[in-house]
Amino acid sequence: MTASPIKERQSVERQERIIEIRGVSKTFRGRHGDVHALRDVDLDIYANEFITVLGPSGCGKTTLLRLIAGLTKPDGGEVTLGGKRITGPGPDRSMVFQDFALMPWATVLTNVAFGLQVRGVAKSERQDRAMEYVRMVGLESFARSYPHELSGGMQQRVGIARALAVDPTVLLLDEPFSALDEQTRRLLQEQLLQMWEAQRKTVVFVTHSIEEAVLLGDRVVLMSARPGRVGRAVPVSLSRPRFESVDSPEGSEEFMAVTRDLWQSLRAQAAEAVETSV
Ligand SMILES: Nc1ncnc2c1ncn2[C@@H]1O[C@H](COP(=O)(O)OP(=O)(O)OP(=O)(O)O)[C@@H](O)[C@H]1O
Repeated sequence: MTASPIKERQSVERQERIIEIRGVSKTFRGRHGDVHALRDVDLDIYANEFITVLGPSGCGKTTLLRLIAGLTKPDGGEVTLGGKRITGPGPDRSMVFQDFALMPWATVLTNVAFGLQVRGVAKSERQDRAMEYVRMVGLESFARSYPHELSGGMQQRVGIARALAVDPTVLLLDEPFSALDEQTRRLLQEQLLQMWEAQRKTVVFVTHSIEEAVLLGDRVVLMSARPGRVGRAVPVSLSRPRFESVDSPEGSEEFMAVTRDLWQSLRAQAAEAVETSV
């Protein structure tokens, strides 16, 4: 049997490392002492892959994402993108936040156009481009609405459109759907995967949910409890596109085997955390 074109393409693309995280450590100095958020983290992320990052609360997932975004600097080690050390934010990366982080005083269109404005794109061009992405996330008729007039799911679609409008190489998402109800979350998971299939950005997606990590990712990166380290990177070989049939991927043996495997690793860590805290 021959491999599907998508799988073949993935195996070729996976050869090209785009982000290299080498020996990264990060400690926050607080009033109540130091918090060792990350220690000696090593991770390679490949061009065009969709990785999900999973781990117990406080293990440094957001910190890892912020290091890639250039919003935080490591104390030790380095993070490179395309071979160049990341020293700050750049147009090649954009981020989607759990709490949407929209400008409340600006319309949907202005919010989506924001990154283009920062990059100096002329008004008419940025409005056209922003509208393209507003349309892509199905919010054309809300282009002139304000964030408070939208549901949480719609606001997060604005957050995703804003991040994609600048055409980043890498899309970073920090628990983007965790504030949403189950059905909205599922629809946005499907939409995000459809957009990813079409655009093939490199995606780093942080989540608390084992199911979400497996449903979306090519690999699930499992982080261990504080100080956070990358424990395992578990490949998910569920075929893509994942939501093309009404049969949900959750029913497949692969899905169940990977979620069981991940839960066993997480459960051991959670038990360890409880033991060390008593
Ligand atoms: N700016 C900061 N100042 C002080 N401590 C911080 C700061 N940012 C993060 N921390 C601490 O570093 C640790 C890792 O935080 P981080 O938010 O990266 O974890 P996380 O895995 O994303 O957590 P969660 O799953 O709960 O969102 C936590 O103990 C957190 O309190």
